[in-house]
Amino acid sequence: MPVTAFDVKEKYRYLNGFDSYLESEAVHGALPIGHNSPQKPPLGLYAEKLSGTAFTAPRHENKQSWLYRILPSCTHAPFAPATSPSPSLSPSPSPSPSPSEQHDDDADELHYIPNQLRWDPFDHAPAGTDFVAGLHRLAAAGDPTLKQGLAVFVYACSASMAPDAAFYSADGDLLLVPQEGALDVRTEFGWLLVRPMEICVIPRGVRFRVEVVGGGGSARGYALELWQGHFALPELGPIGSNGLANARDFMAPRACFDEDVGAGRRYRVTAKFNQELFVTTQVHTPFDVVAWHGGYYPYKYDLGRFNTIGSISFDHPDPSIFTVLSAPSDRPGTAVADFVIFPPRWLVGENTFRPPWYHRNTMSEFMGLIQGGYDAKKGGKGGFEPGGASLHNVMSGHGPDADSYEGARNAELKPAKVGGGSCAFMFESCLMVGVTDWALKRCRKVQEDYSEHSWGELKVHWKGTGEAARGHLLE
Ligand SMILES: O=C(O)Cc1cc(O)ccc1O
Ligand SMILES: [Fe+2]
Repeated sequence: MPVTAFDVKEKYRYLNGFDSYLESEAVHGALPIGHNSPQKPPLGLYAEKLSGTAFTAPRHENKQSWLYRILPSCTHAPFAPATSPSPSLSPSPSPSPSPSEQHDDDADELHYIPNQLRWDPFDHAPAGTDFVAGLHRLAAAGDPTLKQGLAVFVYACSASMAPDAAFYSADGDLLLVPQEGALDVRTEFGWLLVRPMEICVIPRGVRFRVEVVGGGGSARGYALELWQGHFALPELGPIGSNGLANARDFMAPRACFDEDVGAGRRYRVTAKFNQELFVTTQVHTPFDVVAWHGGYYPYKYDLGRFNTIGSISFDHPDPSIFTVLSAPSDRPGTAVADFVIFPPRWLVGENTFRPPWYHRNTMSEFMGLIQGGYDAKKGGKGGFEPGGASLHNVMSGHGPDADSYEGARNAELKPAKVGGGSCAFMFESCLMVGVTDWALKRCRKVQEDYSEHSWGELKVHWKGTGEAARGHLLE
């Protein structure tokens, strides 16, 4: 077993800040001083740069990190498609495909349909399913080879990735939204413990391994893979200098390394590359980074720290007010992906229909529910349930279901706290998303009667233009 040169008490102490320039060393003196690439880096380490933007990207967008590690990441056998039983040039210690290599939905054709879609909670994973095997693509837009677009996944896993396994995505940054079960994410930069009501972002290229902790050894959640750019905090405009997600509440791991080199090709690294999985093996642990510095690193955020802001007079504001992270497109104010949450909050709007209004949006809206209920939709069996999802694609009309509408229309408008213990979220994108076969059929979770069930019973309140209505207009 690898030796972990790390004080366990230190494991969950994080560095704080969003889009900061950070540094961390697990061994004093491992970071070169005033140099990135000295002739002989300290302690016999190799220096390796990891780029998250072009070298020449403007300073305010530039994201790079320097890793000081025992061996650089190029020291591995050639990659082979993950379905191949023995991807390495030399014999693999586990010739049968690992659970991480049994994907089938990444290559699924995408279906573009204007219907509103909702899914019952997705199944928990069968025994022995690790994070990579348990990742299912639901929807996507764009093309990772052009670094444009995004993909939406759900995951369900019942087992930690093997101690000798690691995964990375060359396709994009992964935003993970756990819904059940905590994930202990071992990254090259250190550890991140990510529980339900927390999120994390693992940038493109960063190797990681997911351990399932708590939740009875089972975990379920949602993921967004951002093929273009990186997440930023939204502009605050007139809100001012604080509010929504505050930069200091983002947490980055501290350097922590394993030491294991030369005992045969025992480490398996799975790469997601153009939506296919490839595997290689190597003699050394990929988690051998003793120190790092830079602006390109994984991070986590506790959604409970979100400073929710809303109307204190009248009318329901646009949900942009709830944006945690935003990945901009080239058009100002237009996101490839916004990550938006609907946390518990006070509603005080006067003479206001307080739940979301009916609308058609040029953006696509994928929603999930981490816990509790959502104020515009009934919960319970056949409703919008934790672990389920909905998709309202570009210009697909939606809004509160009939019961929620009537309830809100007739509600006494005293201050009310909505969503106690609840949290829904939305991945909102300027792109029209296609839906996979797995999402439409194989997962068997689509609620066939979603639209009818939600809006079929909406009453006509129109008073008409007859005597009664004229009377009403004159009232
Ligand atoms: O469709 C939804 O439920 C999400 C949503 C919430 C809201 O408050 C306003 C607009 C919107 O799309
Ligand atoms: Fe919406």
